[in-house]
Amino acid sequence: MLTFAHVSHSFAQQHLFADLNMQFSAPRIQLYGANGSGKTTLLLLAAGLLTPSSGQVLFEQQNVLQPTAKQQIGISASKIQLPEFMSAQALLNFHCHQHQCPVDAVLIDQLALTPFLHTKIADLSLGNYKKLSLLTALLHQPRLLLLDEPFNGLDEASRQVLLQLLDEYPGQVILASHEPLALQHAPLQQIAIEQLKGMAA
Ligand SMILES: Nc1ncnc2c1ncn2[C@@H]1O[C@H](COP(=O)(O)OP(=O)(O)OP(=O)(O)O)[C@@H](O)[C@H]1O
Repeated sequence: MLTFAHVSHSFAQQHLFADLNMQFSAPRIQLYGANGSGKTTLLLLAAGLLTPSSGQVLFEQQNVLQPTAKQQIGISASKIQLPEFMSAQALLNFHCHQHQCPVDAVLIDQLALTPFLHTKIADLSLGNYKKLSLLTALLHQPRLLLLDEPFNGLDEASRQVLLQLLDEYPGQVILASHEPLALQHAPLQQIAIEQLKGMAA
């Protein structure tokens, strides 16, 4: 379970979260809210990629800033850039070597990424870049999967592959998306980011 404990976060003069206390326990959560409301920031805090101005973010009682907690978390967000000098295949090989997981050729094929595996990341199209980013978030099957606008740029066939994957994913999934979503099997809890801000103590 992901827990925000007395989390405040500010950028320069902008106070985004103030003393946020929240337990994210549902297996599938969709965050929604206006542009600039703080969805990406919340996901980056949850992944331990941003340090809160104060308070703690915990996953399974461990501070997400700890490397052992980070190993259990995967994230895809456009703000997290992939190394552009590598090929898609080289990045996937590196990622799976690091996490000791198989490079899932079936999933890569379902996403129609196979013909682009030897393309340099800098030269990938927007949609194929998004697919690669998603693969680096989930191939190692982290217990917590954080996805920022995962459907942006995906064609309809890939969108269906991702929807099914999210439906069946064995861990917890928290995603930020502007579009209405429905999963077939897993109920999706929808949380307005403004509501979270209202829950600040
Ligand atoms: N590194 C940063 N430095 C300064 N301000 C930032 C930084 N990152 C985000 N912000 C600001 O924090 C606010 C929330 O940004 P965030 O990207 O979390 O919003 P969002 O809800 O994901 O927006 P969108 O729907 O447009 O993706 C915005 O006003 C943004 O300009």
